Order: sequence, then structure tokens, then C-alpha cells
Amino acid sequence: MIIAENLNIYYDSYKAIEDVTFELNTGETLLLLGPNGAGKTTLLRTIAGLHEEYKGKLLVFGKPPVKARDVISYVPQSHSLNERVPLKAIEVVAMGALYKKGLVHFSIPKEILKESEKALEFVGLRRIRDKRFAELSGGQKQRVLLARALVSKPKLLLLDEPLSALDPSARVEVVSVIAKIKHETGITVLITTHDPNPLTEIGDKIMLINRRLIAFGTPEDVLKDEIITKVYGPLSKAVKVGERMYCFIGDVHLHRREEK
Ligand SMILES: Nc1ncnc2c1ncn2[C@@H]1O[C@H](COP(=O)(O)OP(=O)(O)OP(=O)(O)O)[C@@H](O)[C@H]1O
Repeated sequence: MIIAENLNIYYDSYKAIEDVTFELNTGETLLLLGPNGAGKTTLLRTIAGLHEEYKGKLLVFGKPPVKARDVISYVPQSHSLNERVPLKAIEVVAMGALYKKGLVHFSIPKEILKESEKALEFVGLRRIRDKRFAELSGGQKQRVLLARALVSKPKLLLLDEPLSALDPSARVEVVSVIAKIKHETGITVLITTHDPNPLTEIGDKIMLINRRLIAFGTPEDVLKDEIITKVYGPLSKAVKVGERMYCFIGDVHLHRREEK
């Protein structure tokens, strides 16, 4: 469902992603891992059809991303909602459907309201339907944004660092909603992350990039000392605990490069 072949992504003459090739099947969850500046957001935005400066092959459901945008939902790293606008949670969710239909409404059509309530219920937040978005906790806000992304019934969900800036208990809340999306909807999910550990259980595949593709495969294939040390240095370590892989890494790579 996503095919990339010799993909190069540019910002003018700067090549942010170089010669990346991979395929992801429908319904799989992919963790996109790499240090600061590796190109994770760039790759995600290109797959979302939001950045079109690329060469090589890139197909999403057999189409160039920009032609598949009606079935893609993208949740950026930091949301762009102006929290001074007193929107209720339910209104934020409904925006996900209104945008996709190109509608600008002062009142939410009944059908969209119903779908938005269902989406809020799915993320476990029906009870805060009428609370102001700005007053929600970090974990609740992220779950409302997931509901907003789901309300348009996407086939592909792209999440940019969904756990950053969340405390550990909020992370658990958000990971359990992402797990529910994976297990109950069949939506294909791509997640960029600095830290794969909270997500290794739900990642079918991991892609490790540092401008170029370093590794692509199952967590067991990729989270190996000889692979992660290539990107994160000799102190990084992969560990298996029970059936799960974990890795100890730091965002040291680019800092180290800058010091040279
Ligand atoms: N709008 C832009 N114009 C020019 N260069 C950009 C732009 N956005 C990103 N870049 C550059 O492209 C490279 C990849 O950036 P990107 O944000 O995709 O990395 P990332 O892996 O998501 O990083 P982080 O983990 O820090 O968010 C970096 O060198 C960055 O400076």
C-alpha cells in the first residue's frame, strides 16, 4: 500500500532523504525511527502529500500521495489550534470531517456530530465532549487529535511524534489508543518517534533512517546492537525482555557530528 523506490526528498537543492526504498503492507504499523534531523518528519509529510519536492517512485494506494489525500490523516508534531479560540473537544473532532469535505460551518451537521461523538467514544473521551480543548490534559488533547484524525475514516494514519511532551501516564493513555486503532480498525499507521520503547509492542515494522535508510524490518530485525550503534554510537544497546525488544539510545548522533 505504500511503495517507495529510490526516493529522494529535497528542500531546494538540499537532499533531506536520499535513495530510500521500502514497502509497507495494508494494516501494518510502522515506527519511523532516527536521530534529530534524520528526515522523519520530511518523509512523513511527503507520504501525506504535503511536501511535493521529491524524485523517485512514491505510491500510496497506487497513487502519488497528493492524489490519495482524501484517505490520509496526518497529525503533526504540534497541533496548530489556536487555544484562545474556545473550541469544545467535540468541535475539534468535527473539524476533521468538515475540512475533508471542504465545508466551513458555524453549526456542525447532525451526521458529522454523530461521527464525531463515535470517534470521541473510540478514544475513551465521550464524557469530555463539551469541555474546552484548551483545558484538557496533554494526553487528552492528543487523544482528541487522534479522534479528529479518525473521523474522516482514513485508510492511512500518519502520526508525527505523538508521545513527545507527554508525561509517562499520558504516554500510556495515548499508546493504548494507538494500539486500539491498530487492532480494531485495520488502518495502516506510520509513527515517527525518537524513542521506540513505548511502541515496540505495536510496531509491526521499524524503519531506521539517518537521511538514508539504515534498516527496515521487524523490531527483532532492526533493534540489534550492530544496527543501532551505526546511528546512535557505541553506547547504544538493544535488549530483549520477554517477547519485547527495547533499546537504549540517546539523541547524541548529530551533536557528536557537530563537535567534530
Ligand atoms: N522547511 C524546511 N526547509 C529547509 N530544510 C528543512 C525544512 N524542514 C526540515 N529541513 C531540514 O531537513 C532535514 C530533516 O529534517 P526533519 O525535520 O525531517 O528531521 P526529523 O528527523 O523529523 O528531526 P526531529 O527529530 O528533530 O524532528 C534537517 O536537516 C532539517 O534542517
